[in-house]
Amino acid sequence: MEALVPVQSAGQRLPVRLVSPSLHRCIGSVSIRRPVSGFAMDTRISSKTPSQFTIRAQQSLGVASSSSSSSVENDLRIKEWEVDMYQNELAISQGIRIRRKPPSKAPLGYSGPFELRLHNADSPTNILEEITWYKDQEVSRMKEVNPLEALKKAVENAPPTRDFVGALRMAHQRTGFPALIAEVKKASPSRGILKENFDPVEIAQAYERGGAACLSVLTDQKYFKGGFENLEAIRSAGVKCPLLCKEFIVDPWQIYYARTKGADAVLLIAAILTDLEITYLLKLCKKLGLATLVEVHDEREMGRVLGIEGIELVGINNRSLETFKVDISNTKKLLEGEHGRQIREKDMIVVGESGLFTPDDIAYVQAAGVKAVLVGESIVKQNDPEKGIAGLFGKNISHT
Ligand SMILES: O=P(O)(O)OC[C@@H](O)[C@@H](O)c1c[nH]c2ccccc12
Repeated sequence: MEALVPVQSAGQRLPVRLVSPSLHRCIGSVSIRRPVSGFAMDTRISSKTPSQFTIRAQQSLGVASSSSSSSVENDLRIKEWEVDMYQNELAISQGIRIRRKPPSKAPLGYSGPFELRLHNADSPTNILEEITWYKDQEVSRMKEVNPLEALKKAVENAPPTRDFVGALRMAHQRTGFPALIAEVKKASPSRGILKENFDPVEIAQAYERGGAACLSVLTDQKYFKGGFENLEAIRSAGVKCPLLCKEFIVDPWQIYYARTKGADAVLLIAAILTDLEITYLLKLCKKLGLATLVEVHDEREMGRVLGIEGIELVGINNRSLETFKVDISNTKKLLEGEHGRQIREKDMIVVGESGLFTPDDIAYVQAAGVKAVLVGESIVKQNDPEKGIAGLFGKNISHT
């Protein structure tokens, strides 16, 4: 492992925190042993992990900053970079392993807290990180075509949203089963193409006839072959079910955009957002009339989410978005003990997500405490998704 560390003088011992490629943290200390040339030094790091790390140390105080500090632009770049670094730190302190952007080099003249740069750290560690990095760039491009100010105006004239949470509660009462959020999904990175002749509107209408309470529409193009045009088309085809915009949200701009495209609810993924971001985005959603499904995958994320005020809907994803492993007992595990107690106390609706195929699966997550389920693959793959729903529940749950 290689790292870059700004240092002040040779011989100094520097406490550092290393983030390894597998993103396990370890604490170590660096001692500067031998100046090489310029500002670079060879050094070794002793750490609590068994291996020794080789790092390169860079002196950035004083000398390096003098030529560039006069440039306002560079100062700004430094500030921006620092903000990114602090946000990273905050995310790591909350147990978030997904980095929101590829790590970047410290701007010229940077002097401040240590920067540790890992060799080979510029490729994403897993698929969720890859999607997140791509999203960041995609959103920057989309913002240029649809500036926030224009979206805000469009939102003012947009028709009111539909009651997503209300629809779930009603369906649960009506059927006695967990309410169904049926997912309009053409493909996924883990499963590839699920349906070749994919007509989102036809599928949405079949789901509605089959008794779905709400629909989830994948809008990510690159990894799920979805699109905002699907959301729009389903909305304008007269489908009454409230619609969840299934997107990887990393920027408030996306929430405004989703609202203008006909979403009634959005997904917030705890694995990529800090507590503060979730809190802020929840407020924004409320202001725009959108419901929020906050998705967790492990105990730690569940604990974080339970500490945030105002969450009505929590999704437990049985699929790890980092490894693709699916295990429906994850829903049960996360609803046991203290967390389960708090959820019942707050009267939150828990949505069991992913990997549900049979009436037994539905019964299993219902017994674990969910009042809703989010299902894609098992019903979207059927020639007749309406019948697929009856098959999934072992019973016709349509209104008629
Ligand atoms: O097709 P499945 O296994 O029934 O899963 C549906 C849904 O839970 C899954 O698509 C999903 C859950 N959370 C996500 C976040 C992003 C993209 C997709 C998802």
